[in-house]
Amino acid sequence: VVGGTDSFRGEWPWQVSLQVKLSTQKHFCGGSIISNQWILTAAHCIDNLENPNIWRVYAGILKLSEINEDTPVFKVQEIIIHPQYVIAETGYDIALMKLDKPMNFTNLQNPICLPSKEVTNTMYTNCQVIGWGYTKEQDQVQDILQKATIPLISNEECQTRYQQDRITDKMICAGYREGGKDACKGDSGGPLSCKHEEIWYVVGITSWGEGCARPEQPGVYTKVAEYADWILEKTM
Ligand SMILES: Cc1c(O)cccc1C(=O)Nc1cccc2ccc(C(=N)N)cc12
Repeated sequence: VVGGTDSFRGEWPWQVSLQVKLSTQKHFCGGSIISNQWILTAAHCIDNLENPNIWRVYAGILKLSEINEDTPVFKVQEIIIHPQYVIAETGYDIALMKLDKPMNFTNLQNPICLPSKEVTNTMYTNCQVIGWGYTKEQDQVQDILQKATIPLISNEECQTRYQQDRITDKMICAGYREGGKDACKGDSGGPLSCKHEEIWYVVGITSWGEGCARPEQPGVYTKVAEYADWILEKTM
């Protein structure tokens, strides 16, 4: 997250670190707990990493440095990638990971609500992007989970900022015209969390953007409400 601040422990209990264990193990992407056995993330996180056995899921974490051999970890039983996904810029950048065993919910790890299809985005006035990703374009993964408040923008305005791409109705954009605050590499798959009438909803999944936090280059997110039926079909 560019232009963010440190989160405090338990502030985002639905945020997980998705890590890949090859010769070494490292954080690749964020994700959101949506039930006791399912994680919502971005399909582009899984490009060329489709084998469920290499993934490790950490919940209830504030600092990546607190992870060690004794830290509780979940393995992944199944990965479901949206069948129409090709690359993030063309959409359908959504995937589900089924944990090898159901997790117990605690104050530090519990689910975020899925938005309903009916609620339109104009109602969300408090949206935050969260993640351990880069804090500038040439950077590295951060230790302490970062957060930043980012306003939603209309798809019409977003389309004017991305003339080379098609901003579809299944995407949602957020950013400041002057830039400065945005998601970035390593935040992918994590939630754009919006609070509405005291309840948090995963309104977006961090997907793509031209650079990070550049003026007039907003962040583009998968619009989760457009996939509510798909998510329920795959996870029920
Ligand atoms: C290509 C690239 C890098 O190599 C390093 C950092 C950023 C980029 C880049 O252009 N965009 C990006 C690459 C990968 C994931 C990204 C996620 C969010 C955003 C966002 N702005 N909301 C930009 C991303």
